[in-house]
Amino acid sequence: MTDQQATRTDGKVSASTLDDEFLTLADLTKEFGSLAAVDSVSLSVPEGELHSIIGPNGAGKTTLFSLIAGSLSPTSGEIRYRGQNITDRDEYQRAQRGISRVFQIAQLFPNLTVRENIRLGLQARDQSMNPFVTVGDGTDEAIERMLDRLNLPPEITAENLAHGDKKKLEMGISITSDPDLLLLDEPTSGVSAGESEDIIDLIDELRDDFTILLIEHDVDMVLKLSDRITVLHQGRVISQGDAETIMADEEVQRAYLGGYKND
Ligand SMILES: Nc1ncnc2c1ncn2[C@@H]1O[C@H](COP(=O)(O)OP(=O)(O)OP(=O)(O)O)[C@@H](O)[C@H]1O
Repeated sequence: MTDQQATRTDGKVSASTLDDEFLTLADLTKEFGSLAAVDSVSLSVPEGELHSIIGPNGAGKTTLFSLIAGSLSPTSGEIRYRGQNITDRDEYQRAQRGISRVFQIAQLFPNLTVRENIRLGLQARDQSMNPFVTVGDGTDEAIERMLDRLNLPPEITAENLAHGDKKKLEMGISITSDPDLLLLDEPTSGVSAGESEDIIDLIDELRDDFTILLIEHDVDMVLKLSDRITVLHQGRVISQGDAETIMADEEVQRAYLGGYKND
């Protein structure tokens, strides 16, 4: 089934028509008391897509990521990943299946160097695949490859990195586990314009190797990078499509973009 078949003329996706793609959310709902933070969200992401989730504060973006990563359980609905229903799988099992989440706030070992942080990420990966494994000969090579890729100073402690570089390191560590799906939660929040360019370049490079779901408030970045975009408002999908479709959608302009034009 194609995206055209799944997307109705109003831009929304009908859950009943969704076939299994790489990642499929079907009528996913998360209620906190009387508030539906995520409200009947259906979404289908093919392998290799860079798909952004945008919307105003409180729209439900982070809650949606928590449902996909498994740190929250949905009130109703289903999550399918690589053809399997993973709705009841816990966060650890989902990580083992290749879902990796990168948080807004970098979670690093502050007193360890960039190189040591990467080494620990690789060790954690090797040991989760096989608890009896000792760190293999390939590790030094893998560390050097990652340092090259991230273009970060290897001997600086994480706490002394610029904010944007901390985010790059966090992204680097999250891909040491060799995931298939990367969930990037506001990778440019709080970073300077220059650092932001660096992070955009890194994401642009990562998209060749991973399927990426991106939460981001920087609309220019979203329009530049995304294959497709889902717009959430009060927990519901109000539009879905490529950058052009989203920009032309009057409801999106009203609810989120506020007359923003992409010049
Ligand atoms: N654990 C929780 N308990 C109760 N309400 C929650 C909880 N987590 C989120 N909410 C509420 O759910 C709604 C969606 O929040 P969420 O953080 O997912 O939005 P968001 O789109 O990520 O917002 P932002 O852009 O500000 O990060 C908000 O009204 C929020 O207050």
